Amino acid sequence: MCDTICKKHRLHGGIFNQTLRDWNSLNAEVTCKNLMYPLFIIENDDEIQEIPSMPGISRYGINHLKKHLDLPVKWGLKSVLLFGVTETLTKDEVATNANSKDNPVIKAIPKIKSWFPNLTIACDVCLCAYTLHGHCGILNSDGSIDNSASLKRIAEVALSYAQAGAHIVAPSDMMDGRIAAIKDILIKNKLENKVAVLSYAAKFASVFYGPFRDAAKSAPSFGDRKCYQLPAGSSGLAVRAADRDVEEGADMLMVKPGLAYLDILRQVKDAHPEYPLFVYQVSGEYAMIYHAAKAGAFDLQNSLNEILISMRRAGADVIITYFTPLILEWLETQK
Ligand SMILES: NCC(=O)CCC(=O)O
Ligand SMILES: [Zn+2]
Ligand SMILES: [Zn+2]
Repeated sequence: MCDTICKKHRLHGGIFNQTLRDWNSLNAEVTCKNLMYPLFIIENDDEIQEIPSMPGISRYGINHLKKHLDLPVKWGLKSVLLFGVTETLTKDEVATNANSKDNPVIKAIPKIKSWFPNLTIACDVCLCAYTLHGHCGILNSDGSIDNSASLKRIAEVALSYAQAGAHIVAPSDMMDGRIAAIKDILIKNKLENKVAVLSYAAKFASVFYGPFRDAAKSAPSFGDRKCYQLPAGSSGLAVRAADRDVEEGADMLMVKPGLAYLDILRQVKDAHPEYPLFVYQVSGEYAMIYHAAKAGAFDLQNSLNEILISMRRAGADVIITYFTPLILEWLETQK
């Protein structure tokens, strides 16, 4: 027992300069290797469309992608996550255009690979941007999910992206059994050693996806996604979902959204420390930080830096963020 403060409880001596502070936070550092950049790709190769709900973010036609990625790649960008957005392509019950030859992602993959051979390309795998009803799977006539029909279709779509040259397929649909279905089809097609599966393992039903639905034109036409995405309060289901996806052969795991789910990140990392863990800082988080900084509530760079460090501290190895080009630029100027 100490009558004054014990010597070992005097902390200030360990943090009086930046190097000392860094030594206490090395596991939470953010470098270019910790970032993945999501991109929306549109049908019209020659167009760029600003996204009003995500100021500063645009959808790109293929012919604008190279120019958009040149600088981030120069600054060390390692990977992108591709989302296709359709306007004239028809949407139907089985998401035909999720993997038709006209799908913007399928068309973009070989081009991106030819421009940036060292860039790792991940593709979001889901049906919601291509179904008439905007749900992530195939539906029964009563509007509920037909899980086995959905699995078959999602595996086919994942295979198409893999065959087009994607390095990573990332199913975000939250159907039961999708990781096993995708692994199976990759193995059958001799792609299992060329394509990794990144599971959106703990994807919560969240209000923070709001701007994305506008960006990807993927809002459900009726109902919500609460029967397949996880309820906000359930850390139990999140851990069960991650355990299951590990059992089914996922190569990497994800928690989504980020900031409101840091406890889940820590739980999943502690349960599966041997797996790279991703966190998705989603569209609503992007908008929230952007608008708060713009309104003068705090400085953009300082707030974002603190949030990224928090995600790393909570267990994230890789942060998927729309701010990636900006962060890479900041990292570049610090070199
Ligand atoms: N599969 C991607 C999403 O569902 C939403 C991401 C976001 O809101 O940024
Ligand atoms: Zn979806
Ligand atoms: Zn989604």
